[in-house]
Amino acid sequence: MNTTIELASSNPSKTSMKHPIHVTSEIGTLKTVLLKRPGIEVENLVPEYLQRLLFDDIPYLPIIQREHDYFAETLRNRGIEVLYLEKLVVETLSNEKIRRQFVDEMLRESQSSANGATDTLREYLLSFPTQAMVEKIMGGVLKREIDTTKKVHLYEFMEDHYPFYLDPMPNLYFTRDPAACIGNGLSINKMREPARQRESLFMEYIMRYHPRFATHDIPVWLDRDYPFSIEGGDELILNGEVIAIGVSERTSAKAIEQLAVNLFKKQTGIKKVMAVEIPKCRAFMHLDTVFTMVDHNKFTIHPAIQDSSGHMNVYILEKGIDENVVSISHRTNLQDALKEVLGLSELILIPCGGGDEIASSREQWNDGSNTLAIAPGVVITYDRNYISNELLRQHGIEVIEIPSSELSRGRGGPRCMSMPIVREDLK
Ligand SMILES: NC(=O)NCCC[C@H](N)C(=O)O
Repeated sequence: MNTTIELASSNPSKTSMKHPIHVTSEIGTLKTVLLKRPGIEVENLVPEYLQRLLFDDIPYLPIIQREHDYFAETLRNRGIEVLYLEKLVVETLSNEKIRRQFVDEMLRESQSSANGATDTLREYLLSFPTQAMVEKIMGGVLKREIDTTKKVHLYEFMEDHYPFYLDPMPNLYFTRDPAACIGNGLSINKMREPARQRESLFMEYIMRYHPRFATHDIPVWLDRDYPFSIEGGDELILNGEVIAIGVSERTSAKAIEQLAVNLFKKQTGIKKVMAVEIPKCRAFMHLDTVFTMVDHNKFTIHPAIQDSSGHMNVYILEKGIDENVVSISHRTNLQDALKEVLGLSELILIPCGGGDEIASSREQWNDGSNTLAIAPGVVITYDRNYISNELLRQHGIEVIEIPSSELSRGRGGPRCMSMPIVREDLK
């Protein structure tokens, strides 16, 4: 069974420094966030492999980059520090030993697509300066890139129609999913789909070796070697004592329970984990595609996750009789369960698309429920979801819209595209 591991070494002289990770809610004023600017990995999407790479269409690179830059600028204009995954990875791999170790691990995990060509690929990748190498690893390596004069093994001469030695990682701009900050630590996630599993290795290396993080004690509440999957889009930090986790297409009940055990054991302040079961389908892949927190007592919801009488399965996990077990109680009404765990008498669920069957379905598909709160009652959303946005405003929420024609093609919205690293505590 997986136990919590400490990646960074303890350094008493640094403990007085501000902790680099601090997230105790979904809505506390956002101070630092991690993004990934879509890059060449998106250009390596081709129709034959869209489904396998978890896309429905091919974004147009210059426009998706422009839209993403607008998103980043919107965050910066609100005083939020924007970190880029690709930059942190390059900085992390500035040490040659770490760089080699990383390439070995990445290739080990890429075995299926590397087709036995590991040695050739290692040599090829290490021949680049670190920044170009990171772009290659993220962007994918085409078979035709490998110099034919270097083909010495039979497998290198074999023509199969699969174009890649190393698959591209076009989902990297959804930084939400490979890891999730909870308190001063994080879960580094075992991701469900092969197309995304390597993504969380970047986060592990950043936490272990990047000076911004490695000089602090950063507990890992659940690590990526845990055998059952969990993804950040399902992990919602409701407050310092309660988190909600979707039991979804991507996140398993086993991982939720183990994370709960670890959080309760480590005295993190988390007292309740609310497991919210949602339909297991592509459109609702994570809880945050159908449910996000926008204010102290306001949430967006896609009505289709409840049955016709408004019911669904919600389980509340609390510390059990011994530290390795949890006690579980069942609820069937999300609104009531939220009021109970948050200690609120009033709570509003704002339906995506206003609850109209067509509009809610269309706007949910384009991430109308997937809001990123940057402060209580202030959210970033996609401009295209005009019905949902208007409804949020009617409920007193400040809605900051960003362009979304190309960004939305990857099936994720502003929450999916951002990983909060530091938020202010709620008052
Ligand atoms: N939290 C999220 O819902 N992230 C969106 C991930 C979209 C990506 N194409 C995927 O299927 O994993």
